[in-house]
Amino acid sequence: MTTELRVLTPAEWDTFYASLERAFGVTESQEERELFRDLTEFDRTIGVWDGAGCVGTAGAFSFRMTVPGGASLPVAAVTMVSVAATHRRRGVLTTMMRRQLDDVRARGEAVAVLVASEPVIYGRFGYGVATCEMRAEIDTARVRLSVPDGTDDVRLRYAQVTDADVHRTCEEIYAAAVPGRPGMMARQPGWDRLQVLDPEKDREGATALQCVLAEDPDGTVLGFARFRVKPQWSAAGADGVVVLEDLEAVGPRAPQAAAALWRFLFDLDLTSKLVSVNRPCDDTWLHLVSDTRRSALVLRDALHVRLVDVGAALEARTYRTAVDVVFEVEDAFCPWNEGRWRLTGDAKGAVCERTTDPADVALSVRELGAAYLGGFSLAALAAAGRVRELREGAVAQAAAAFGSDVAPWLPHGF
Ligand SMILES: CC(=O)SCCNC(=O)CCNC(=O)[C@H](O)C(C)(C)COP(=O)(O)OP(=O)(O)OC[C@H]1O[C@@H](n2cnc3c(N)ncnc32)[C@H](O)[C@@H]1OP(=O)(O)O
Repeated sequence: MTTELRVLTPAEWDTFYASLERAFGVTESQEERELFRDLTEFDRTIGVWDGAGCVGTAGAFSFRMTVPGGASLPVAAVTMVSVAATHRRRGVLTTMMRRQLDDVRARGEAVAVLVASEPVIYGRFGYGVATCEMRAEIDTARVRLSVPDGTDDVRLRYAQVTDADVHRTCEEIYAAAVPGRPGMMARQPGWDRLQVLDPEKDREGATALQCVLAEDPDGTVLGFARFRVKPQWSAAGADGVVVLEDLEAVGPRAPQAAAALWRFLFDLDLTSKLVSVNRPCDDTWLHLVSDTRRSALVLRDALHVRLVDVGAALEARTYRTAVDVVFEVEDAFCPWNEGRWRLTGDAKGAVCERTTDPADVALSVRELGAAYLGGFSLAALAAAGRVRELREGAVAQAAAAFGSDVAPWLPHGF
């Protein structure tokens, strides 16, 4: 097999994307193809070619991700990875990952992130599962909500998803939410279109996207929900499903706005179930309902994080409590990270430098990635044998410092 890996040109995009679609077994709508062509950053998209045939695809988007403490860190958001079934298991993916991580390092991005089609694929390249998404199917016919004081003062109104003012307002709410939660990505130009792309083929019998705004009596928008309704009827009557796509509320009245939106979604006429496929693990509704057992909760891996430059990545976030720990890092795929790093820091800032001092904690870069956003505890990883404590108390100190009061979460794929 003679293959050539090269940076993609615009003229090659159609062949590249057709190869990606085939590997995923999907046919995208015209709208989706156009959007992804517009969003493609050609200088960081690679194809592997066997003659005229595209047999490998991979790309990255230049995003900014919130890290614990609220800073916004440039990250490489890895995407569009595929290898043709005719060429799989011969190292094509490994070659692309090698090239991509070298490029990310050369660009000075300290972290790469991705959402995996299959979680098993990326650990070998140093990615650790750093966030979960929570799925729920809430039996709204039986589960009751109790809302906080002031919820009745929140006014709800239907708005057109496609109206430019409404769209801008929702984007402003989203942007205001981003710094408050690790893992959220500031929307880059064009990415807002993905949120309201509403191809018929993905509706599965449900309505087009609908939007409801939550407002103060003076008209200040506090939050929004975007959702669909899937009508269903059984012999006993209406049995419709509300499918939630997006819900955000910000500011001091966020609890009331969110509660008003949830109450609205729970109470929609002719429905008896609310389905949400991707919500944060600490979502507000969990604390408002009478019964989470009837909510069919499922946790799934979401954002996988790879520290490409361990020192710069650990310095880019802050720490919940004071920390002074020497990590012995193992990183076979990116050996420039290997060895000892002393991390000192607190809630104001951090320094992470090379050291020859004895190590306190030994772990692979994958575990550091898993703990990076505060979603998975170094103590839990140590209990599982994935992290080794070399100085008594060091894991507890590091685990407390790495934690996040807000569960990290990625609201949308890429
Ligand atoms: C961020 C994203 O875009 S996620 C999307 C990933 N793409 C897909 O899922 C589309 C369908 N699948 C594919 O295109 C391919 O099977 C890929 C990209 C997952 C793998 O490509 P390949 O070229 O076959 O991978 P490669 O040969 O480099 O494999 C490297 C190692 O990973 C293992 N591996 C790769 N994919 C898988 C998998 N899906 N399950 C289990 N092991 C896997 C290989 O067995 C190999 O192990 P080894 O080193 O011990 O022999």
